[in-house]
Amino acid sequence: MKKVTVLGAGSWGTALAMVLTENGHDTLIWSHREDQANEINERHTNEKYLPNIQLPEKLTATSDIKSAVEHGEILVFAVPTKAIREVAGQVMNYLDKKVLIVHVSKGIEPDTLKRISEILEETLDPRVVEDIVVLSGPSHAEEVVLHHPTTITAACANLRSAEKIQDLFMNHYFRVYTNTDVIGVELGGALKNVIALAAGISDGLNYGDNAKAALITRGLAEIARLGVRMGGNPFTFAGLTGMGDLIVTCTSVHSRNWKAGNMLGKGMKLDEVLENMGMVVEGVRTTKAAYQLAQKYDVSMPITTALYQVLFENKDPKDAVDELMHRLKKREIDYLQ
Ligand SMILES: NC(=O)C1=CN([C@@H]2O[C@H](COP(=O)(O)OP(=O)(O)OC[C@H]3O[C@@H](n4cnc5c(N)ncnc54)[C@H](OP(=O)(O)O)[C@@H]3O)[C@@H](O)[C@H]2O)C=CC1
Ligand SMILES: O=C(CO)COP(=O)(O)O
Repeated sequence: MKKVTVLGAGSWGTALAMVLTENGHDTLIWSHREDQANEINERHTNEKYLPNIQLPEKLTATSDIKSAVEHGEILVFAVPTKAIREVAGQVMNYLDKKVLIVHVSKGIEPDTLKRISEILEETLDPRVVEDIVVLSGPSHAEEVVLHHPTTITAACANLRSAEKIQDLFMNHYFRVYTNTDVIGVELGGALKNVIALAAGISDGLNYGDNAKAALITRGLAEIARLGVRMGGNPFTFAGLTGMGDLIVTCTSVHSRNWKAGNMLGKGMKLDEVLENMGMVVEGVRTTKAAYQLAQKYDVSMPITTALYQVLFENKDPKDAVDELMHRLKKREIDYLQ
């Protein structure tokens, strides 16, 4: 039995805290909102993020960051990418023992172009960090809390640390693989959200299944092209955190990125869409970061570029698709040559 703290009580943090509690670990979840911590402690629910789900009574919550940090020998960061730096800074104020860090967020910071583990490395003192492990893969919270079979990957350059996290989370409905390719795993998890937004737009325009298959396949080509240039292992992009997560996010009714794209395709404006969602849509900020990375590494990312123009330059989605279809003739397998 381990003492684990989950930082962030949105849909994913709460679902993972449930998995950990069910696995017999002494789990504390931290919410930055006191009313939400009270709801979890008193009613054993988190209605905003996981409606109609009864949480285990043994799962406790706090809104006090100091007690949260003191509790855990393992700290799981489960806040959106834009909050990682701030929450890591708060954690650092109280961290006086060595802990194993896990993060489950899928994004890249615009402008700094840092991956989550890089932000954590920058913010947390290495003297109190045993290792940083990323947990990522095709895993919608809504299905995990129903115990539907789910597979996911724990990645760390130090395989032993990835294996510790594999042991921590693994159970009969939650199967965890290991990988040592942190760059590939983090990039796959972040960049699939960009393509899922595009797939949602395509569905919103009623372009059908051929178009969506094209976006998934050519989306993976451009994710892998950038990812390999940045040091990821090409095989990682064909695995759970690449192809696997791309499929689930482009096709699942649960995906917030797909849903947001769908509303954009139906003609809603970005501000309106984000207001409607009430949950994080990581792909919007990641599109900006991916567009900047494509320029920095001089990698062709036509779908990402088209989406960037739709989101940030007011391009009509139909015109963006039209331009994608009128690009110069290409070979299919350019990125492997
Ligand atoms: N949902 C899923 O199925 C999966 C999500 N992920 C990833 O997990 C990460 C978290 O996503 P998810 O749980 O779904 O997001 P949600 O939108 O469901 O919840 C986000 C949570 O983070 C809290 N939060 C926001 N800003 C801060 C802050 N500055 N300090 C403290 N807490 C903050 C929110 O609080 P408030 O309510 O006050 O806004 C909310 O509790 C994302 O990167 C996502 O891509 C990965 C796999 C699956
Ligand atoms: O990463 C996820 C599933 O693996 C969740 O995707 P969304 O953020 O689009 O809901």
